[in-house]
Amino acid sequence: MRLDLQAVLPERGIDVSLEIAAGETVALLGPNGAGKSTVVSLIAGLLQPAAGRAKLGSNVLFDVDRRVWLPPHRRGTALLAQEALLFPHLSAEENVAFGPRSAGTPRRAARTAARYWLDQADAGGFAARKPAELSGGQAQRVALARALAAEPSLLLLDEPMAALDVHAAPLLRRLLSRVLVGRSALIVTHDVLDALMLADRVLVMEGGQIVEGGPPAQVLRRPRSRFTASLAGLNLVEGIRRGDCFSAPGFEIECPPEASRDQFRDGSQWLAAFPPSSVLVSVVNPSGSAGPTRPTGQAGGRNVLKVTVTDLEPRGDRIRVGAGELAADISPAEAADLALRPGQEVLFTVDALALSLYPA
Ligand SMILES: Nc1ncnc2c1ncn2[C@@H]1O[C@H](COP(=O)(O)OP(=O)(O)OP(=O)(O)O)[C@@H](O)[C@H]1O
Repeated sequence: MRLDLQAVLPERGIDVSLEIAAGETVALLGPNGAGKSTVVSLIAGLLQPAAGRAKLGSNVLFDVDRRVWLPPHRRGTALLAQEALLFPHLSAEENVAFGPRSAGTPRRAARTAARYWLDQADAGGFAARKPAELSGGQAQRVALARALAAEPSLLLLDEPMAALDVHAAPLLRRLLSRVLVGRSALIVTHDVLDALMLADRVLVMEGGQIVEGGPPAQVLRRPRSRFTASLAGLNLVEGIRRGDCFSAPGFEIECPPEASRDQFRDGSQWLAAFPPSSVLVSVVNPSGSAGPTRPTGQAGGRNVLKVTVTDLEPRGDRIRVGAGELAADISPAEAADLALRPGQEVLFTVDALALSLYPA
């Protein structure tokens, strides 16, 4: 069902407004402390806002002005958190049947429902086991079955994969990609893969507010915040667009041809995003000219930025050269040729063809 939420909670710095369409899965991303879990708690009824209102379908979850407040069990939401939090003395099946039983479903029907949802969550095989006899991934599948058995109008998932190991997490992600189809759901995650695999739309939260949103591919291709750019693995530079030229402090770029199709006003704020792999690194010679390690190839214009190396770290088979908020990925051989070290001044040359330029 459709969710409309507007909530203010000053003690946590939250002032948020969001909606989820019926059948839509939305991923909520953001740095630590941005307020993602607080939003989940406000929807689930675990926290009360100071102001605002929320509606799920025709059900008013809260309306501070009208003093309406629905307790968690009457909201039509179900929450899957990091930890499965199953009742330790009940079997997997009894854990899943607990919700329907509490809602007044007769014992036999609740058991049938539990079996059905355990099967849906690929957990039918361990219906009789107690939580202590389940692995983390198995317990989380039982917890998912328990959440689904409540037949929620909105499923809330707060970092459901975070506590799982590298083998269990992809299994649960694959299961969720099947289960979430056509369901209204909000998933809090730090993993860009969750946004790509599970979400119809992404919302990015920073400092208690939604700062950007849209289809996952669009948000990741054209990030608007440094947080989203780092998730997408892109450098992000903010600057000014004038004619066919984009300029940022210490940096001038000739716009790629497709950028001229965009609407712009001279002097308007634009963003440039480019992958670290598209950056050539060269040392500054004593004369001030650069000695590139590779031919600059098709790079148009000057597109050269003078930066100071802040750190070097291995990234797969490349070396990530960090320069403040920018990064370049080069081969170990190139890094050795350049004898790079932190504190050194180098030139980053950006391939204009790898550049994505868009209005801020
Ligand atoms: N139990 C609490 N009591 C008081 N303040 C809290 C509590 N939990 C979180 N906060 C504060 O509320 C703000 C939002 O925190 P929240 O946990 O919602 O962020 P988050 O985006 O979910 O972060 P993370 O990614 O680290 O889980 C932060 O400033 C945090 O310090």
